[in-house]
Amino acid sequence: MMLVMQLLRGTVKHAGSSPQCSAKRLSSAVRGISSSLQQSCTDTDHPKVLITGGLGQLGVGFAKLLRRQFGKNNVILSDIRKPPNHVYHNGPFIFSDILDFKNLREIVVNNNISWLVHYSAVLSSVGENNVALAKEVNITGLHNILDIATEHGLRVFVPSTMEAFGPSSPGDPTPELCVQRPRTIYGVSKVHAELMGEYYHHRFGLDFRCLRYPGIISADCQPGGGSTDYAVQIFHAAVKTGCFECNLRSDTQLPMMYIDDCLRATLELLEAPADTLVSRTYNINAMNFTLHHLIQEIQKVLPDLKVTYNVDPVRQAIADGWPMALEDSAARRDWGWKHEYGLSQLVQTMLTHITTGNQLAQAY
Ligand SMILES: NC(=O)c1ccc[n+]([C@@H]2O[C@H](COP(=O)([O-])OP(=O)(O)OC[C@H]3O[C@@H](n4cnc5c(N)ncnc54)[C@H](O)[C@@H]3O)[C@@H](O)[C@H]2O)c1
Ligand SMILES: C[C@@H](O)[C@H](N)C(=O)O
Repeated sequence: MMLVMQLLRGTVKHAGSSPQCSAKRLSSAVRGISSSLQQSCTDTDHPKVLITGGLGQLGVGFAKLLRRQFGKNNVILSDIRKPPNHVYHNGPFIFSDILDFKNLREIVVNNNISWLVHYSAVLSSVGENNVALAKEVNITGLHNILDIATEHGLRVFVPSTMEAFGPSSPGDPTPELCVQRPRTIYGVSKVHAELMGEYYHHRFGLDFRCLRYPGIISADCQPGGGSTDYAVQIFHAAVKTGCFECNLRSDTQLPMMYIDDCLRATLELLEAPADTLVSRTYNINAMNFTLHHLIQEIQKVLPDLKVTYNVDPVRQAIADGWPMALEDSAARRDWGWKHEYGLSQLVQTMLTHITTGNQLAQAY
């Protein structure tokens, strides 16, 4: 049986890549021989993944990583925005508004989705300026995702954030389990997501997996309106203008991670056997630095960088309530999490990518 399926897969691949030939005849013959066999073959070989909110800072890079592993057509990016050409031409893209339950269900059914990576969100700064939108996207949208994932037996990944903690949480480091009383709608919606996902896991058996990401730093995509965006913007400013105005104090220390580590952690958690997961929500940590340290490290390469401060008391008060480091020993123990990028590698990598152009666009 296995051999037959391997032969069939080989035929389909060949047919798909040769222009005229009997691509249609071959595919329909394959379908005719056994559509259910073909179905189970796809399922056992590779997951079929849908990424929501896929045009944000994380989604495009994650699609690229997954497509390398599972094949281009097994990973569908979706969003409510029009994709740039390099994304549109490099794998399946589909419009999907996570607030449209029926459409989401149709996409999952029609594409035989088995993993759902839920990246749609309204981030913290945008959320504080539009609480109604943040409630709608981050809470109602999440309910749609959990219901559809449960209905169709999907494995679902929902990212949480260090911003799910607040001023009354222990901050250095912040453990997995402690008081969580965030003061932003974004943080509140993420605590809600963690609890709802875990509840669905225990109550309905949903395969819910969640990581609390630190602030994520990447060169190829602008961040989407979060409170940690400064840690990305400073690199672009350093290269392009040589000056940066910061709205947080220089001694503000937050946990941060380079995007490659973040996306690899996400895939590793998604692939981890269920019985190794003692928890369904894990902290992950890589490096923890103050702005002062970040500036010093950038100035080793670009000594002329000038930084001025125009501290925003509202943002500073929020940032003061976040963890200075996340305690992530459970992830390291249960599924072997290990970060690769520290501050100096991060700075070198970011400056190289920004100086030499868009890494992701070039790689495509
Ligand atoms: N980037 C970080 O530093 C970071 C850190 C912690 C957690 N996270 C989480 O990771 C996830 C992805 O983050 P990101 O940085 O890529 O965010 P982003 O803001 O860059 O992207 C979010 C995407 O969601 C889309 N979206 C908004 N409303 C939608 C809707 N109704 N239907 C479908 N899509 C919609 C947007 O168009 C956007 O492309 C989010 O859940 C975020 O909370 C990110
Ligand atoms: C940290 C994370 O959740 C996001 N970058 C934000 O600031 O909103």
